[in-house]
Amino acid sequence: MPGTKDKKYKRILLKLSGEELMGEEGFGIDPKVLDRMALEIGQLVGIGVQVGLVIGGGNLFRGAALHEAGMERVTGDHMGMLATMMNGLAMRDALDRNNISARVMSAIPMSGVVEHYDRRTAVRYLASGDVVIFSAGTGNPFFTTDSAACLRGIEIGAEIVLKATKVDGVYSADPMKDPSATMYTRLTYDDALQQKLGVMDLTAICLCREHDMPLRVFRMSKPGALLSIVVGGDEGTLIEESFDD
Ligand SMILES: Nc1ncnc2c1ncn2[C@@H]1O[C@H](COP(=O)(O)OP(=O)(O)O)[C@@H](O)[C@H]1O
Ligand SMILES: O=c1ccn([C@@H]2O[C@H](COP(=O)(O)OP(=O)(O)O)[C@@H](O)[C@H]2O)c(=O)[nH]1
Repeated sequence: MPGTKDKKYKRILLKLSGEELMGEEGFGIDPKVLDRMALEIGQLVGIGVQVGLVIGGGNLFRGAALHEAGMERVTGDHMGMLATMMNGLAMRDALDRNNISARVMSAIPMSGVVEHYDRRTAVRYLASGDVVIFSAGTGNPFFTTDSAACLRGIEIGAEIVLKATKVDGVYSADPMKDPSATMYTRLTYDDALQQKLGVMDLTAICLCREHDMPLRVFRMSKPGALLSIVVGGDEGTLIEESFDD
């Protein structure tokens, strides 16, 4: 395993796709995926990286899908945010089982179950080596967990936001729909915004552009990809302001 000196980042914000937590199940959480991610996160903690986590809720509920099925949108979004809290609790449990100390904080207070989000407390936990899971998204309807990840990443002073997703990186078009799409290794925020590359919502990319927060998109199911990135590897697609080299 790489030594502490080898790591490129001291503090990261990792966004995990809710849908990927389903693994081979059609709905819910596959414990095998949780365990694998817990072990990969443990490797980062082991080399001294501070890890903030945001987990999506798409394996359980999405406000937009509930709305399409007839539910009032804000109620659907509230259910989506509660779904991210459930995923957060499941991930904390998997981290605990693997002896990795973790906390769940929530943008929506749920006393007795999780702590209410407080930035200064979160930063203290991170500095002491705990993984901090930021649940319930931004706490507001009409946002996504991608935006929540970028927001929390900026707030906690992470050096990069890593989006672990279903595809290898950002492509010229949705690779699930267009097999001729080609993958970019690097993009500027403006490229991603102007070409409306749908891998992330535009609000999330705008927020990163505004605050000069680099973003890397990579495949969540690729074993070792996370550690490789943290020690300077070139997995997936890097989105940043400009290319200096
Ligand atoms: N230009 C693009 N490059 C890469 N993926 C894209 C692009 N446009 C759309 N996508 C889709 O974006 C999705 C991103 O996954 P993810 O954020 O995990 O999904 P969600 O947040 O909807 O669960 C992928 O499933 C991919 O098919
Ligand atoms: O700040 C937020 C974050 C999430 N959500 C809701 O929670 C759902 C689950 O999040 P997301 O779709 O981002 O999860 P992922 O696609 O990453 O699994 C969303 O569809 C929204 O309904 C929300 O209302 N506000």
